Amino acid sequence: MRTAYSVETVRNAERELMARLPEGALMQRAAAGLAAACAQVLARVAGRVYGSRVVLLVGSGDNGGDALYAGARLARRGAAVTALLLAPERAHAGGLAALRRAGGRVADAGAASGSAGESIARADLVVDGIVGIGGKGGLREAAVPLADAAARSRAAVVAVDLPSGVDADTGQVRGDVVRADLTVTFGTHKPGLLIDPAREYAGAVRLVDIGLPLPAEAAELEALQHADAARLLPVPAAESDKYRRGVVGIAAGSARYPGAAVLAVAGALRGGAGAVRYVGPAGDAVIARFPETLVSDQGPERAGRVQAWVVGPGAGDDAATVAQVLAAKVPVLIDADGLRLADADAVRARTAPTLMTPHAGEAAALLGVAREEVEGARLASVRELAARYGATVLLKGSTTLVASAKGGPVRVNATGTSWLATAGSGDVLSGLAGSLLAAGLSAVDAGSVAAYLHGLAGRFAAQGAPAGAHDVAASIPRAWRDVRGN
Ligand SMILES: NC(=O)C1=CN([C@@H]2O[C@H](COP(=O)(O)OP(=O)(O)OC[C@H]3O[C@@H](n4cnc5c(N)ncnc54)[C@H](O)[C@@H]3O)[C@@H](O)[C@H]2O)[C@@H](O)CC1
Ligand SMILES: Nc1ncnc2c1ncn2[C@@H]1O[C@H](COP(=O)(O)OP(=O)(O)O)[C@@H](O)[C@H]1O
Ligand SMILES: [K+]
Repeated sequence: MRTAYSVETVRNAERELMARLPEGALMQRAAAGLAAACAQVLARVAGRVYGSRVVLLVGSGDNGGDALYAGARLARRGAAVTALLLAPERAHAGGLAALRRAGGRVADAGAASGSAGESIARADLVVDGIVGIGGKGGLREAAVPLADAAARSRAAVVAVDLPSGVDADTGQVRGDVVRADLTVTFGTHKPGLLIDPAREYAGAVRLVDIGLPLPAEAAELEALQHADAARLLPVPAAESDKYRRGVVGIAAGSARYPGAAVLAVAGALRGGAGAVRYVGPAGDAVIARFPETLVSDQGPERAGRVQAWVVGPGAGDDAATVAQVLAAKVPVLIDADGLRLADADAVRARTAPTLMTPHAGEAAALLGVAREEVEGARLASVRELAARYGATVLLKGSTTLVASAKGGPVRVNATGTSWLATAGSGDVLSGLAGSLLAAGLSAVDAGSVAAYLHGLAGRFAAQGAPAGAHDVAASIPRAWRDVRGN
């Protein structure tokens, strides 16, 4: 499991560790990891470290200190290193002395604004040590021209700990921020490195272990890896039969949107349940495409046994079906139109698990805010929805998050691709997650494993070219095999 911790938790762990280590040891660990990563980048962009040109953007805190010590290491290996100081009187004294001893140059970024831009333009590598976890708000005015020059330059940009200016705890971006090709982060990922919009500015992320003592239960975010997903996938045993594997009921589609039913069933058939039952007006379309579906023209109450329901994709205005499903004593996934039609009190009153799967627009409507507000603050939004509805909430989009009403780490999915932004791919996800619920996974596990498989399937289906939602569904078995290593 990959984890991310809040700034407060990182600071506490840092204090605890520093008390046991000699002065400055932690920063040296960070700087050594940073310098090694920079050397690899230089080998790629300039052929070697010796003779390459490196510019350090140095703010007033320890983030700048990391950059200065790493710059000193690169200077000792023969790089021409220039530090541009944003606050010369407050720059890290030890780091500055180390850089000077190693033969690096130091300039006041403000006083040398013209030549600062020139050195950045000529650099092979720009190291962003303006601000790290101590940052508040976007970049301050004096730093903006440096970030702009770095963006225009052909130099590679390596961010120290975080791209300067992004919010470490939330992934929010307010104002100008640095755009990095690589972020070298210390001790743990920070939430902002895994959540859009900030994530986009981090480029590739490399974690340098500095030995921070971080308790697993205090994680802010968790991201499943292949091994985690593999452990959670429901695999039939010798004595399994279709009922023991779970039956998932799909109450979806309408005369106007029969395709949503077909796509939800397509996802459900690949989710590990032993059987898929469909109720609704699109039975003929479903059977024509997937003859293995058990189709019923009775409502959800009379459809026969199911272990979990999916309600809502393409449901139009059929509030009665949504209400019937919510009254069922089995896990329920509510998606799309179902989110609008579901009575909030009925959702809160449920005793079996509930998984809601809104995209940002649907989440905004449920919260009564603008869509942009949700997109700018995904973590707070998904937690707020989970708390309000007493349900597990999976917020879809460029970063998919899954939050439980009980609190605890929020799951973030790292497998997605923007090729998934195609009509109907959310229907496939809901069927897939519902099937995992029916197979016995908890709502958080079902949602996060479904997002994981769906993201991988999207990659396999697209491979750099547009793919339709049915292609995503058809690629789910490949995603399973990839996760299970066969
Ligand atoms: N906490 C840890 O465990 C470790 C921290 N290290 C480094 O230390 C950093 C944190 O250092 P600090 O606490 O000194 O904080 P920072 O260096 O992140 O920033 C603090 C300074 O930046 C200024 N500042 C705040 N917001 C700004 C903005 N928007 N634009 C420009 N300047 C702004 C503040 O006035 C303050 O002086 C980490 O990000 C990391 O790079 C590492 O050396 C190793 C371990
Ligand atoms: N930019 C993106 N990057 C990664 N995944 C995305 C992006 N945009 C959308 N997705 C994913 O694609 C799916 C789209 O679902 P949804 O918005 O409900 O579409 P629809 O209603 O057409 O099915 C979700 O799984 C979502 O997480
Ligand atoms: K930084």
